Order: sequence, then C-alpha cells, then structure tokens
Amino acid sequence: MPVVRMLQHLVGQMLLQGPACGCRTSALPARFPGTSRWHIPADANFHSASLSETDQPRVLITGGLGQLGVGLANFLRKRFGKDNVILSDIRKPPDHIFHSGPCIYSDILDYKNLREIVVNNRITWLFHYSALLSAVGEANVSLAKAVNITGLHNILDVAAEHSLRLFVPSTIGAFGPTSPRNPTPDLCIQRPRTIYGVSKVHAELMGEYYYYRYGLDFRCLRYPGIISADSQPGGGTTDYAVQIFHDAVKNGKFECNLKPSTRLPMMYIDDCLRATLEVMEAPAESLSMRTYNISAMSFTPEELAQEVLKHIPEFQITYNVDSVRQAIADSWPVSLDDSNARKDWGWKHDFDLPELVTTMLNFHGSDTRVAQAN
Ligand SMILES: NC(=O)c1ccc[n+]([C@@H]2O[C@H](COP(=O)([O-])OP(=O)(O)OC[C@H]3O[C@@H](n4cnc5c(N)ncnc54)[C@H](O)[C@@H]3O)[C@@H](O)[C@H]2O)c1
Ligand SMILES: C[C@@H](O)[C@H](N)C(=O)O
Repeated sequence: MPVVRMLQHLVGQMLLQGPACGCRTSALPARFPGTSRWHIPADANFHSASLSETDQPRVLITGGLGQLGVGLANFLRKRFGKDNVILSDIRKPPDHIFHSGPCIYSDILDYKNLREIVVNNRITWLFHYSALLSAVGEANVSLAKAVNITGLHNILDVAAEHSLRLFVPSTIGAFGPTSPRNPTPDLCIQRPRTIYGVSKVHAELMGEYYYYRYGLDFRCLRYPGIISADSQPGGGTTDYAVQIFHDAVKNGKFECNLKPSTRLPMMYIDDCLRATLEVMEAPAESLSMRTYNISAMSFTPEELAQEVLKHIPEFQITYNVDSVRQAIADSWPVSLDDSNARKDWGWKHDFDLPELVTTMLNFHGSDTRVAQAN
C-alpha cells in the first residue's frame, strides 16, 4: 500500500540521517538492576553530553593505567581541571599517579559498577581506553573477546543511558590483508585477522549504530602505533618503536622483533592526545562521519634505527623476528589516508620522524650517554 511504503520510507530516512536532523528515532537502551531487558525511559534525552555551554565536561577514562591513559588524564586535567578527570582501571596505580588526581577502580565488565561511577560523579564525557592489544589478544582470545567486545557493549549502554559523549579509539589493526594498504582510506574493506582487529571493527560499527539508532554522541579515531616516552606499551605489534629508545639509551643496542623493512603508520603521543581532544571538541556539524583515520608518519625499523644512529653513533640493531607479530604487521596498512580528518575538523600532526626521535632521546637522556661514551 502506498501509505505503508511512504511510512517505511520515512522511518528509513530517519534511521539513515541520524540525530543531526533533530529527530528522535526509536526506543532508547537502558539497563536496570536485576534485568537484562531493555527499558525505555519516556523522558530520556540522548543528545550529546548533558552539560551547558559554560560547564566543563566531567570525564571518565577507562583502562587509564595503560600506555596512553595517564598521558590523556594529564592532558585533559590541564584543560578541564584536575578534579574533573577521573582515571580508572583494574590495576593498582603507582603512588605518583594516585596522588596526581582522582583515580579509581573500575572493571568495564561490571555494568553496575560503571553506572554507579557515571551517576555518582556526574560524568558527561567517557574515553574508553580499556582493551587487550593485538599481540596479547592473540595470546588470550577469550579474555580479548570479553574485554574488547562485552566490555564495549557495557560502555555503549552506559554512555547511551546517561547521554555521554563517548570516545572509543580504533586502530590501524582494524584493517586487514584485503584492505588497500598504501594509503588506507577511511572507507574500504575491513577484514582483520586478529581478535583485536575484529573487536575494533565491531566497536566502530556498534558505535556508529548507536549514533544513528539512539543519537549517542560516539566519536572514534583510528590511531596508528603510538610512541610514548614515559609509559610502557601494553602488548601490541608496534611496541618495538617504543622499546627501541629505552634500549638504545640504556644499552646502546636493540633486538627488534619485526623485519627491518616492515613499514607501519606511527604517531607521537602528544599528537595522538591532541587529536583525541580536538575530535571530542569538534562541533557535531563538522563531523561528516564518526570514525576517522589519523596519520602522522610511516617508517620501518631500519629507518628508525638510522635516525637513532644520528644521535647515538655506536647504536646497534639486530633482528629476531616474532612470527605472530610479523604476520600481524604484514596485514596492516603501510600508511593511512587521513584527508577527511584534515578537511572536517582541521587535523594536523606536529611530529615527523626526526622530531619524534629527538624528543624521545631527549626524554630518555641520551645526551648523558653520548657524552659518557665520548
Ligand atoms: N598504544 C597504541 O599504540 C594504540 C594504537 C591504536 C589504538 N590504541 C587503543 O588505545 C587504547 C589505549 O591503548 P593503550 O596502549 O593504553 O593500552 P594498554 O594495553 O596499555 O592499556 C589498556 C588498559 O586496559 C586495562 N583493562 C584491561 N581489562 C580491563 C577491564 N576489564 N576493565 C577495565 N580496564 C581493563 C588494563 O589494565 C590496561 O591498563 C586501547 O583501546 C587501544 O586499542 C592504542
Ligand atoms: C597499533 C595498535 O593498535 C597497538 N599498538 C598494537 O600494536 O596492537
């Protein structure tokens, strides 16, 4: 019947257009104690964060004691105030982190605990960093499924239930061997072969589904391998590019677990954290999509070693290839096309390879070592 078809068409349009058109689409998800069924609050409002223009966001970071979370907390605290940013994890924080601002226990697999934290602290923005990375994920697939998939479901539900603005990082690992690799565009075939990659594609799609279906303000960046000076990587394929600096300064040599010619996209942590805040602060109307590639540089272990050699002339690199990590790296992009991020919200990286190496070695005190060696 024409009227039915017209209604179907209208509903279809509303779903496709999503909340930018100002329409509410349908039932909103909320979980309540003692039941796993959806409940539909009549007065629910799922549009963006429920803070006024003048308020600072109240931020929760999950998985905050890994490689990236502490840096993110420090960065956001400078902007929003120390007490407005809560770091959470299932690990025990070292003293200096515990005393640097709010730091609490939160297991993302415990939905009630998550909801209690969000309610008690009037959270408005959530940065979801908990995950098992690519190499550790392959070593423990069932835990990776639980944390990266079930945990993500809890995060999406709590964020939708409480109208949070939600950031979930994705990764170059969300692409696979059948994706175009050089450069890899935002929209292309995504058939990753790791549980980490599969869970991140799932996160991208689920976040975008919640955005279109429920109006959840979901924002996602595909990070390259991130290189940080003052935190250790959590078991990924790009970890070598962090460890090389520690070993170069401490021992003057490094054993690399990837082949010398393995080219991967990489980024210095300051660029990564700035991109994360910039996309969270971008006006909704500037975002033509909800998941963006971001890019800074691509290099091989050989090229990184050459750059280190300019600072530490006696540095030596050897190779002892880890077949699991190598297979993962060989299936990942060589470079990312981030032109949409640059066009939509003005993304621009600051650090290329030479600045990265100088900054990392300065942090680790290579000057002292070179001076001693001379
Ligand atoms: N570091 C990178 O190079 C990189 C690149 C791309 C994307 N990312 C993404 O950025 C995010 C942060 O990465 P990272 O390098 O800091 O990871 P990481 O492995 O160093 O830290 C992850 C944290 O999650 C915590 N965690 C594990 N299970 C948990 C649970 N049940 N509840 C709460 N927390 C739990 C861990 O204790 C750990 O501190 C991840 O989602 C990762 O996929 C990182
Ligand atoms: C690239 C990224 O997702 C992570 N550093 C890993 O190697 O698993």
